[in-house]
Amino acid sequence: MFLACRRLPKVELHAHLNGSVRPQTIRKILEERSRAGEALPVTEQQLQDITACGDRSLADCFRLFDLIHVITTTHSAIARIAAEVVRDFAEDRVVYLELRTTPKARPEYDMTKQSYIEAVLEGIELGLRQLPAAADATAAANAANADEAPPAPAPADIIAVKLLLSIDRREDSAAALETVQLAARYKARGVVGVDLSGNPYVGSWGQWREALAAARAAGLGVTLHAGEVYSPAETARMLEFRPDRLGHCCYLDDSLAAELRASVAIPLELCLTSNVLTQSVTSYPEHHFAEMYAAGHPVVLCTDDSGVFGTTLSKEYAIAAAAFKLPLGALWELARRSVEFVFGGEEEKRRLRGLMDRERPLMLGAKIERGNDEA
Ligand SMILES: CNc1ncnc2c1ncn2[C@@H]1O[C@H](COP(=O)(O)O)[C@@H](O)[C@H]1O
Ligand SMILES: [Zn+2]
Repeated sequence: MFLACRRLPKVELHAHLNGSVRPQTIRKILEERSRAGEALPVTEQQLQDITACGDRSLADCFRLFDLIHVITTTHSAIARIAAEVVRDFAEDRVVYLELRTTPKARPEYDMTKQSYIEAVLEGIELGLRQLPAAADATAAANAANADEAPPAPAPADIIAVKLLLSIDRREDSAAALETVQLAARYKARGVVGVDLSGNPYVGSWGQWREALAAARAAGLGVTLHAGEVYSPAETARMLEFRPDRLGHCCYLDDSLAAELRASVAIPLELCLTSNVLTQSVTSYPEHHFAEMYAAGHPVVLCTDDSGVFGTTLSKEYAIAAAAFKLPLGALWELARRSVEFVFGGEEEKRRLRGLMDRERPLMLGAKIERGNDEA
């Protein structure tokens, strides 16, 4: 099933740049800084924690992100990790990636939020240039149709990468508004939305509401990390805001869950490994994916932080297949339905629908004709 999940063309809508960094890249950046005579900003123990990719509480995750942030400090480091993340998702046959990141001002590295965004965009463009062209990928794709061959990566002219700018919950209303204004200014360069993320124990909704409303008014998609911990009052206010998408929603009490289901069906970005490893959810079979999926609520499988949690989108699909007993046809439908929730616009949706539909017979045809879509 894992190989079938890798072959499936997939849509990734919830991936944090600094959470998706390869552990080996963290080590390499540190080695390079050390060779350049810099004092290392983290201890060997901290480095091992960052690169361990295992179970960790949410609080530990946010400590880790702070450590990653003192390593990926320069424009060149940011561009490099963005390029690698694009290549990694393409390698996993993600055909549409919405990457999100928090613009950071670091005067000591001559970095402003704007120059940070420029570095990320440069990295994305570099990553795309490093992918094989469709023609070169065709031979590999033909080989990939043989049963045991590894799937071909999504070539440069098939994968689309868009950017969401995140507001960190530590930011005040002015900082949040600055990020939104930048997002609006960078729409022509592929910024399609704004996200609210960060430590759910920090800050309060009123701080960012105005900035998020400005994002919506500027025609940007808005997605919120909601209910990652139990905070029903805040979650209720987030639902009232009617964002375009919601991340996590692990802790919904009955009335909130009913409200969500009765809502205009706000799509949920669900991150199975992230939620289980951070103990926001006790086990895969108990993940709220099951309930939402059974109720027909729109759900999208996502990785969250593939570097920190050691996952890929293919793994998330394979985990869902095993935990919720989904046959390959259902996985294809899940990926196909995700297209409807991208922030990249109608033209992009049409392109993705066509691409997914063309690949369907390759993925499922023979098996469905035999009346059996179990992989
Ligand atoms: C595990 N669940 C999560 N919950 C909430 N926020 C999260 C997160 N995982 C990541 N982030 C947010 O993304 C930042 C790292 O990427 P960027 O520096 O923006 O690229 C983290 O600092 C946090 O604000
Ligand atoms: Zn997240």
